[in-house]
Amino acid sequence: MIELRNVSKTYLNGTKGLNNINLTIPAGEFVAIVGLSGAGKSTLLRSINRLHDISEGNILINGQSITNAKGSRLRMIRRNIGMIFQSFNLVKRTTVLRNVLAGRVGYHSTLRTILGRFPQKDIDLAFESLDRVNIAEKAYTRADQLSGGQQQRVAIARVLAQEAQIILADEPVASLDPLTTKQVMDDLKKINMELGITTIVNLHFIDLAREYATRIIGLRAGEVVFDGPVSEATDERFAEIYGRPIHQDELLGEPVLGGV
Ligand SMILES: Nc1ncnc2c1ncn2[C@@H]1O[C@H](COP(=O)(O)OP(=O)(O)OP(=O)(O)O)[C@@H](O)[C@H]1O
Repeated sequence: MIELRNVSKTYLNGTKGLNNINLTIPAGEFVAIVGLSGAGKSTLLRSINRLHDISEGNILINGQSITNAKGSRLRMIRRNIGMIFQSFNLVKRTTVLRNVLAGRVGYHSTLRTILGRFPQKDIDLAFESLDRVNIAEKAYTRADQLSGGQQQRVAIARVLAQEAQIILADEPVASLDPLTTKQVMDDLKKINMELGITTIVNLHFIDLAREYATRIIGLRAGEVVFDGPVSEATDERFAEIYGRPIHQDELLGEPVLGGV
């Protein structure tokens, strides 16, 4: 369960990234966050994982405040949260297996991870995770020799090896072609369904959000302007919220929601 209570984030230069957000996301939900560039989608995900501090409010992960946590408590809470980025964020000049084992780093002493000595059960878990996204045959290939879609699947395997209960995916398919987009979204959906991992995905495209999510949250200028099931996220509703009709070609090629 993720709870945001009166969360605001103002950047140092005075830009308001989030403005008084209140959200409760129960365990196991698959949520899509939509909104134009600058609406606050990345700020929201970065706040949940405390990649930056928020300016006001409180964020609870399974009832524990990540906002106020420090040291080992913060690390424990964070271990539950896996991040997936548009740019995959793999260590390019090393193998797929090593990249997936990076998901185990939070479970061991710094020395052990610097030396790169992981116990066999971690290696087994890494292979199991790679298997789940059908890429185990690439375990000993260097990450930079993989296609974008394959790299993103490795990033998903890394989160699985981390045994994260929550996945935050920041535009995971923004740099992928339509076929690869479908494969990566299918993988995210599969692990959400099979393992019950709470999944929050930032997406530019409302049609993808409708296809995969069970709940859609629309942001504009750092505020929640839509929050509901896919069945309510109709073209008519979005046109009403954003003050203009949504055309089919926008659904295919451009961000859908109104400007910030
Ligand atoms: N590090 C930063 N310093 C100052 N302002 C920032 C910073 N990061 C984001 N912003 C601003 O905060 C607002 C929200 O940005 P954010 O990146 O969260 O939006 P987004 O919906 O994720 O957009 P995108 O789709 O482009 O990633 C924007 O006005 C942006 O310019």
